[in-house]
Amino acid sequence: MNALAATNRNFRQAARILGLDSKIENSLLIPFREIKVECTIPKDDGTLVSYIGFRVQHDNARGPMKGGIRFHPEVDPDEVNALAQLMTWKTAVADLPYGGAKGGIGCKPKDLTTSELERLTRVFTQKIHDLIGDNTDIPAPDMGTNAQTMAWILDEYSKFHGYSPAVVTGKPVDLGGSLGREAATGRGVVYATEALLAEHGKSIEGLTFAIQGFGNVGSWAARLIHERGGKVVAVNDITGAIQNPKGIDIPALLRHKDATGRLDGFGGAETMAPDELLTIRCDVLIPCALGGVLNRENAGDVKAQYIIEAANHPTDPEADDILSKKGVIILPDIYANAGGVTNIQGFMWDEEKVNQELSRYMTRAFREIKNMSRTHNCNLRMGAFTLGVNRVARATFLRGWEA
Ligand SMILES: NC(=O)C1=CN([C@@H]2O[C@H](COP(=O)(O)OP(=O)(O)OC[C@H]3O[C@@H](n4cnc5c(N)ncnc54)[C@H](OP(=O)(O)O)[C@@H]3O)[C@@H](O)[C@H]2O)C=CC1
Ligand SMILES: O=C(O)CCC(=O)C(=O)O
Repeated sequence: MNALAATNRNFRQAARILGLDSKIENSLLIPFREIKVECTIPKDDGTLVSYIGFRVQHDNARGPMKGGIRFHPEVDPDEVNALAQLMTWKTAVADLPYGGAKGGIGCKPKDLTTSELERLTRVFTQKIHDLIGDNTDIPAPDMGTNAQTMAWILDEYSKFHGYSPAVVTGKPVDLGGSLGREAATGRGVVYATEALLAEHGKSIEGLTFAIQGFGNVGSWAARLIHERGGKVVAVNDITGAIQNPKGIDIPALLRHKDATGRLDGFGGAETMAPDELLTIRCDVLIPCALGGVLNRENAGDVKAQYIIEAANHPTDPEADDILSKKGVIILPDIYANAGGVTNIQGFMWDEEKVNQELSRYMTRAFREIKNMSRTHNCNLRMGAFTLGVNRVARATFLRGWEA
């Protein structure tokens, strides 16, 4: 099932549980605005190349729309729509005064030089600058983008609107970025994992973890799990997969990846087939890469007892059903990976304070999701969806919904 169909299905199920009127249900589903732009840039050799950029602004009932910008070859309108909608429920689950949006460019960032990436980011910003802003829609990093990308957006946007650092989050600290943003999504994943495990009388220490994706989110999650005494037994990225049942030395692996740009060739682990990672024997599986990776083909073979959705929509609804029948507990994306968007601050807090606040938000949201799932007798995904959808629906009514 494609990402949008899957996200719509989850939303509609939550709307039914909440007893929402079909008119408001449809209104909440339809995006506020969809933007599709052509971005043509000269490559370093002078040849012209065109890309398609998207920004979907899903809902602003609770505040300015907010969400990352993804650079990846698989970016397409349905996926961006799904990711924008997930942002609406995510900011509501975390109880942040924001709505939801997402953007992306269908490109392979590793095939572009830094100057080509800069030109592409600037052209994209030129095409959408009138439609983003700190009171309307605030981009942030996602797959394939980072603090540097945000700095280029900030700079290009400021040429049109005057210096505007608040147009993006996830920018470098030297440009007013929040301390701890780079680690925040991975850190939030770890706080969420701790909240879930505590509920089951467990802790990270001594448990085994498999992590798919070793970029921003995956590498930070791995580092923090390792620091807490968890055993990361397998990791992969696009360059390959490695395993060590005794636990991988994550700081050494980070040094290896920094030096070589690859996971393979690391002395402290064996290589394995990348697909095996999702079904390897472990206590906790953490997908930190693409969507739809858990599907009806592999869900039956998953051996983990817990799945923490650090990636957005990694679990197809068919896999959801199979995993739930097997008793696997899934911490849903709209809660588990909310640490990035929650890392927002109006003051120049130090990193300890930023992390304390993140922990407080993640713990509170977990409690509220549990309460919703108890009230409605549903799993954690539906607990999170009903929590988020209910908050957005209430804001919509208060602002003047007329059926
Ligand atoms: N960044 C953020 O703050 C947030 C991110 N997320 C979600 O987390 C996920 C990861 O994002 P992020 O870490 O920022 O992205 P990055 O681009 O930093 O890293 C993505 C990682 O996934 C790997 N990868 C890509 N394709 C595959 C594949 N087919 N199999 C295995 N690994 C693969 C990449 O490999 P390689 O390094 O070799 O390219 C890389 O290690 C996404 O779903 C994103 O939407 C959610 C909330 C916030
Ligand atoms: O920080 C943000 O605004 C959003 C990050 C993001 O794209 C996500 O949570 O999926």
